[in-house]
Amino acid sequence: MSRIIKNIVITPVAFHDMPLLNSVGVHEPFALRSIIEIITDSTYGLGESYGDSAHLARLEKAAEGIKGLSVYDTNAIYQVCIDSLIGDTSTGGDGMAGMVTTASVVDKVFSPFEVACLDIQGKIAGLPVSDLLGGRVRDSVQYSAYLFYKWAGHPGQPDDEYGEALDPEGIVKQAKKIIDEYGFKAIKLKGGVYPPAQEVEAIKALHAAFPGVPLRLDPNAAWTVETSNWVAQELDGIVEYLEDPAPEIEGMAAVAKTASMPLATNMAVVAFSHLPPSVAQDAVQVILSDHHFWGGLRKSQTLAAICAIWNMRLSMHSNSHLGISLAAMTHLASAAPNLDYACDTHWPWKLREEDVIVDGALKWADGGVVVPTAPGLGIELDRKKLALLHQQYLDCGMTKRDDTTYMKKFRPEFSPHIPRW
Ligand SMILES: O=C([O-])C(=O)C[C@H](O)[C@@H](O)C(=O)[O-]
Ligand SMILES: [Mg+2]
Repeated sequence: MSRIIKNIVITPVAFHDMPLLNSVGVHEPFALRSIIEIITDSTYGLGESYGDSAHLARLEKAAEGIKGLSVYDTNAIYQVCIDSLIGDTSTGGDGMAGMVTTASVVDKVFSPFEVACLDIQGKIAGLPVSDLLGGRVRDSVQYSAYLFYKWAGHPGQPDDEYGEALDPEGIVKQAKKIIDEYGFKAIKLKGGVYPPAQEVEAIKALHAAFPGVPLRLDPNAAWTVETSNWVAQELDGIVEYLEDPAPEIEGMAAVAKTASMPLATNMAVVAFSHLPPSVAQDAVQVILSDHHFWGGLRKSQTLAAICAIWNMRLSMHSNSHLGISLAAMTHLASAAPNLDYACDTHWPWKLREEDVIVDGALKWADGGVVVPTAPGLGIELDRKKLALLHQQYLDCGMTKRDDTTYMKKFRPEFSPHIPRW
């Protein structure tokens, strides 16, 4: 099979999303993604990334330089990504509505190309990507029930299948529905939406309803150090970790001094350059890896090794995503021995039928995804579905994720400033 990259096709897509609340606003009716196909003479490989227009333009520019390289030469591909960004003055395109702005742009651009190259490398070798990453240490990767406060439906539209969840009862009901369907064995609540006492009450209600199930609360840095300390005291012995209670490495370090539980982050430490200052201050004890902004699967393994050296634990962050990302996340987590927390996924929040891959390759069982064993990522592109979601992208008119502007349409007084409490 040929190893030379003949062509790269980048297709922006949109899929339906539910009105999930967070510290910067509310999810819009559609989530955007980019689907990356690397094509050789004999096969193709898949990657998935953010769909904001600024990011798409960067991917397109890098793709021009990557054509003609070998799928094994990911060092050269990384250099192309660096070079393609020289003089790039565009802003935004982080895909996370302003929540994570300090990740490495090069790593974000490189990531989907690396995943697609690994997909092809696996197909050439006749091996699953997990084997290229050192072999799977688990046959199934556990994910957590990722709960959100949410409106019943998007304003002006009928209620969605999950309905409203604006108080502890609503959150417990949501947890029951998600767990009934997927069998998740850990629960994360997205906070930073209501005053902390209300969110503490919701966690306590989950603790009562699901005794012994590991819990996490993530307010996306919406609290001051003082407020975080109060929450940490209230949730002592109840949460397995507290995620991004306060902003920045310094805020996390100050909370970590007194909090009894580990602190986790996907906001304060999101690039390799953030690790030394964080380690020096013991600011975070759990890094939420995310191959989309840590530079792909192999660099995420480097992150895993650094965590092991410095006695930090590893979990995994997610954003609204489709099946290519889920496959990549699953291969990575299966081959990272110290990634032993249940990973985050937004999977339950998308419509089952909306995806770009052929059905059946990714199997959910008992709160986890069975690691595919077919060559490469073990998934195939469904071109009909891809065309449908691309048309949806064109029709919806969205060009970037902007939870804040959408929220202000309905709550003009809303302000996303942090820390808020
Ligand atoms: O753990 C996190 O911070 C996230 O999952 C970030 C996401 O953007 C989440 O807040 C969301 O989807 O609203
Ligand atoms: Mg988080």
